[in-house]
Amino acid sequence: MSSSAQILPAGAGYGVVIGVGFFFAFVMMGISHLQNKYTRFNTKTSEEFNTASRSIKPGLIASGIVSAWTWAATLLQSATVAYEYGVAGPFWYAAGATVQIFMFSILACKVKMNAPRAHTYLEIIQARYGRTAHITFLFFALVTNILVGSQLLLGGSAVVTSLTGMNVYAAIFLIPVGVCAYVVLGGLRATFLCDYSHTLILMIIILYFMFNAYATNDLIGSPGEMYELLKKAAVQRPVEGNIDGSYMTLKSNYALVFGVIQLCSGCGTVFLDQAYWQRAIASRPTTAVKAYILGGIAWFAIPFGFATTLGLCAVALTDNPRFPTYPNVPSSSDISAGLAAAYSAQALLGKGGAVALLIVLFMAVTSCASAELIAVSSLLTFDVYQRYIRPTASPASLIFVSHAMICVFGLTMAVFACIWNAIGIDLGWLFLVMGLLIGGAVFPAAFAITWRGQSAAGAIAGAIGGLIVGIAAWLAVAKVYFGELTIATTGTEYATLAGNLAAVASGLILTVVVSLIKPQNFDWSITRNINAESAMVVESQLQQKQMQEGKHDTATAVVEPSDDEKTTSPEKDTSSTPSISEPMPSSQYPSTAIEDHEDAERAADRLIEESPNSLRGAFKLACIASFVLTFIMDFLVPMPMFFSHYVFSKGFFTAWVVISFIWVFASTAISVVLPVVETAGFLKQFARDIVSGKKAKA
Ligand SMILES: NC(N)=O
Repeated sequence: MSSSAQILPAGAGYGVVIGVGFFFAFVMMGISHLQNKYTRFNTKTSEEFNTASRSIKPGLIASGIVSAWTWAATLLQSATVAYEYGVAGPFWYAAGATVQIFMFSILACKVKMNAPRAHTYLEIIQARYGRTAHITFLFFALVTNILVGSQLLLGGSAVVTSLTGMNVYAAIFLIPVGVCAYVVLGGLRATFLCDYSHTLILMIIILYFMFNAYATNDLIGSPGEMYELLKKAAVQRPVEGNIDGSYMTLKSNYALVFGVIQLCSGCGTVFLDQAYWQRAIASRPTTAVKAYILGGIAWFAIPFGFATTLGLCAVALTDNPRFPTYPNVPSSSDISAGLAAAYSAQALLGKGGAVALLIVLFMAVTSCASAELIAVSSLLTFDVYQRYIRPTASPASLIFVSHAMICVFGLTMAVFACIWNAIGIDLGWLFLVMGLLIGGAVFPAAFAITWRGQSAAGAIAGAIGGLIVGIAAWLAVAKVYFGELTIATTGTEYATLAGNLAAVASGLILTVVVSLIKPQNFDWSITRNINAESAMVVESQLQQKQMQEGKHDTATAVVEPSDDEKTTSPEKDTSSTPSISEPMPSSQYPSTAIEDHEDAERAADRLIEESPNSLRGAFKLACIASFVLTFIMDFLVPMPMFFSHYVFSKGFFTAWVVISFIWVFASTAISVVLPVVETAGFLKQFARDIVSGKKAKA
């Protein structure tokens, strides 16, 4: 690893990694204590720990989606492709990975319609296809989480090490420690709250870099000056595959190839990552779709705004004496390791820039790591421990295992990051290769909740066949084009493009063809029945509590399943029966207006769970919004500019930069302001309860 960017002492690295991590752990300890004491949501129940009682509002879900989807790579790899391909890089990074979030809104809605009480998507696979498919998809789910988790630590530690000289292995192992601590202490709801605060800091720092580069910095200071510097850079270092070698065009062949890889790989890392299913599960049924559409719109601004600033600054300032590698240009291995952003932060702002980058990166790594930790913990708890090891596990042991699995996965992702580091695999390589390893399972997993005709054989054939075909295409193209199989040749654009496309397409073709030979005609009431028994008991506990409070009428009428539901329910999935004895927290005081409102919302949600057709409107909205937005982002905007070979004028470039600012502000409004607005009533009541000492009963 080059040390040309080292500008801070190693102590700064340890300070951020340990100090900030533990600061959030203590904040979380405080929040969880107050939550358990003053609200009806108790982190000591596995339902609350793993699903946040399915009560989170759309702004906070959107913020959680933004933070889960903001990896170290979202900042580092987007800056890398900006450095390599110019403006087309950040555009394709953002456009290629936003549409999966839009598409996931369809799955989120279907989960609410077809499996409203599931904890994990693997419970749906198990209920629908049985054990072989469950184990197959468990494999793909864990591979996805290991790849994403280790890639976070690999990218994050590379930059921490490069800026501070901190030992890379110490960084890899220490980054997850504080995160594990706060996730263990707080569970999913607390993770949302920490994610929120991380997203707030992330947005502030991105805006700081943007205003500095485009408004105040003496080296650039305006879009016009950036334009001139990029023009000069195109003469000195023209971009291969771009029209006229320009950095200011969407006619960039390699950026387009990267965009397609990003599309394929993003499908895998969203659809197969329990973190996104978990956010759908934690949503209220009526708002899940809105949350995913808002989350996608908000997330786009992060790589787009960040890399249009720091990635392009790295190009513009490479020949400036303040650039860390001056008078040399950065090596391709430094760029592939994700150092373009570090170089330009340092050139623009010196030590202040390095510290800001260190913090923004740490926020991105830890907020995504927290989502990965709790997602994997849920899989290992419900889909491994409870399903295969102790089906009659008590609620206390489920919580204990959830906590232990968070630590196990924290260690696992660190070990894998060390392995990649030791064998010379960097962030850029892993980023391009991830998708082809998991792409085969994308459509089979999506069809599990959307297509009643997919058979178990079709799902398994698609997933495993896609893996085999994807790897074969990847290695074959690398060998044919370059004559040898090395880390360098297997990490090239064309080889990874072939692997990613082959994996996703063959997964789709195989699952459709095999399923059509003997379609399943699945009865969704089977998946609707997952965890139904435990949910009924929890509801009856709620009713008892409400009767004690003298407001029996609020929810009673809607929590009982209809007679129809009772008589037609096929095989009951009793996997979660033990959780029926989880204590239902209750208030020892008469309920407040906020609690009455929550009860009414809960009652309305139960009513919707019992009549999935009421979500048809939301489903239509999800389909229309995701297809229209995808068409606009990935075709209508870029393709005319690609095919017309348009090179940005100064005015157009200025407008492009202004749009990136507006989008970052809009994103801040969605992921930072909206969650506060929609929970303002609750927060006021919560503060009043704390001041007046009103508690919830244990
Ligand atoms: N989450 C991504 N692809 O940055």
